[in-house]
Amino acid sequence: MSKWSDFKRDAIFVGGRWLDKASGGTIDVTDPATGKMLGSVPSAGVEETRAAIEAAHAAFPAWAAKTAQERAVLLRKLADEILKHQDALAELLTREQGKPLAEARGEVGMSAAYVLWFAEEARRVYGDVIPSPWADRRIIVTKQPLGVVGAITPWNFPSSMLARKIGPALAAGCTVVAKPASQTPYSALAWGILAEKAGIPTGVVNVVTGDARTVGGELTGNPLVRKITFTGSTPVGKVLLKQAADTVKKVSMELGGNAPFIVFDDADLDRAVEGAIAAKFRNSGQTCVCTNRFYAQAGIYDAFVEKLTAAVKKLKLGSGLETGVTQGPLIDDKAIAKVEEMVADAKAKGGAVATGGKRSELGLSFYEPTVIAGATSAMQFAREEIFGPVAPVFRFETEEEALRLANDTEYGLACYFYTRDLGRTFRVSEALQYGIVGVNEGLVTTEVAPFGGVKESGLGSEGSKYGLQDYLDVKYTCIGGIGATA
Ligand SMILES: NC(=O)C1=CN([C@@H]2O[C@H](COP(=O)(O)OP(=O)(O)OC[C@H]3O[C@@H](n4cnc5c(N)ncnc54)[C@H](OP(=O)(O)O)[C@@H]3O)[C@@H](O)[C@H]2O)C=CC1
Ligand SMILES: O=C(O)CCCC(=O)O
Repeated sequence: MSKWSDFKRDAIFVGGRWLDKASGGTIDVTDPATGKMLGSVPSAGVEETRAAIEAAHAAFPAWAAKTAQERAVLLRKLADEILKHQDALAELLTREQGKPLAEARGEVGMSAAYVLWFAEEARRVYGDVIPSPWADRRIIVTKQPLGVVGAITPWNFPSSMLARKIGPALAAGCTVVAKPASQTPYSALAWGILAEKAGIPTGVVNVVTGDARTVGGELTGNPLVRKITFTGSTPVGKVLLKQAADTVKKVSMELGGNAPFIVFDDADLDRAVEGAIAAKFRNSGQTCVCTNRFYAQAGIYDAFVEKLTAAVKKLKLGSGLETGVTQGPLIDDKAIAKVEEMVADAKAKGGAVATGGKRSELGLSFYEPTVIAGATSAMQFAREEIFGPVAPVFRFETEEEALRLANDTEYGLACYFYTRDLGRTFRVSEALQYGIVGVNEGLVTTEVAPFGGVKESGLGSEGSKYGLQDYLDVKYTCIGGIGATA
């Protein structure tokens, strides 16, 4: 059986070679649950990033020329390797990211699920034959891989966010240069090892760790890269969009959220609380689809706060490696400082802490799971992404008011609402300006459904049949001269 340390590689993966030194020095990686150093990885400069892009460019023609079936066979092998080493990969992920082992195992399982899904979708890249307006000409539409893809990923899902990019890219026939977040490079570098084990040809997958601006600058500026796919914060997404514009690259942006979770008077409250725990406290609140604002209708407001508080008190904070722990540490000092600032702001503006509301006695970046009653629109978390284990509960009176408040944000990724009224289910879900809607459900991510936001939450969809289209160029071919010969 493999061990987590088998997948901890202190080297970048460029053109099938592991480089343990790079021009930018090194990046230290810390286990957020212990504060101890886990290791250090090379920090790639322009030179190594360019080498990775060139390797991906060189590998592209042969990879693109494989049949979809041939690529699918290799992708299935990749998914098998991920599952074969699921426990080792999960432990590595928990050690660098902090999430409970069960969640890390689930994430690695999702990575395999994405790869397998796209292995299957690779064989369904259909084109069109369009009825021609000309008697002697035929119109054919085909789809082709767009080339080298630059994939920049965050620390909150260090494995599955890469799977959502590497999976469709490889299935479509593209090659990849990935740049993971500096806090969690190992789960990404492990993709290099997995690609080797699966027999993916050299240069098809490359992974470089390094300074974000340097590596990101080269990925977005280099004309050989034809697409940038990014998951992370909206401000960084905007920078990448601007940089990618100079060479007119395709872009997919999966950015921040400010998810509302509306509980109507007619909701099944126990079910709503169960969904609230999943939608708010998974990964200690550090997902882009995590609830940011709970809206409870006046008739059930007190009961909802009471039941939610009771459920939150049952959550167990600690090292993700400990059995029974449901809440790990936040990723770093910056993250906990942001949460502290938001809670202080809410308290100063009259918010009542129902539970939590402070750093844990465990120290480091452990923050107590928190519920804040009496939340108002004047508070910071009404507008900004919390990305931490804090559940502010706002009160509302009418459906119209709930919709107005829920849509009053520049974000539009995920939203949730709980009701037993069928008419309201359709009315409200159609009126919510979001890319993902959970009705009576707090956990909605799956490889078979499109994941993506509207407004400033992003561009494009990941997962599902739509997730593959973003890696393909559409080509129209007009075939003339096929009328009757003289
Ligand atoms: N939508 C989502 O899933 C996520 C949202 N966020 C939100 O963003 C906040 C800040 O988190 P943070 O980690 O700073 O998120 P960032 O958006 O800064 O980081 C995400 C990725 O982008 C890279 N990056 C950062 N700046 C640049 C740049 N100029 N050019 C190219 N790549 C860049 C990072 O690299 P490096 O790590 O080396 O800096 C990382 O790989 C969170 O509190 C949360 O609100 C964060 C992560 C995921
Ligand atoms: O936070 C994200 O960027 C993705 C969330 C993935 C998930 O819901 O599993």
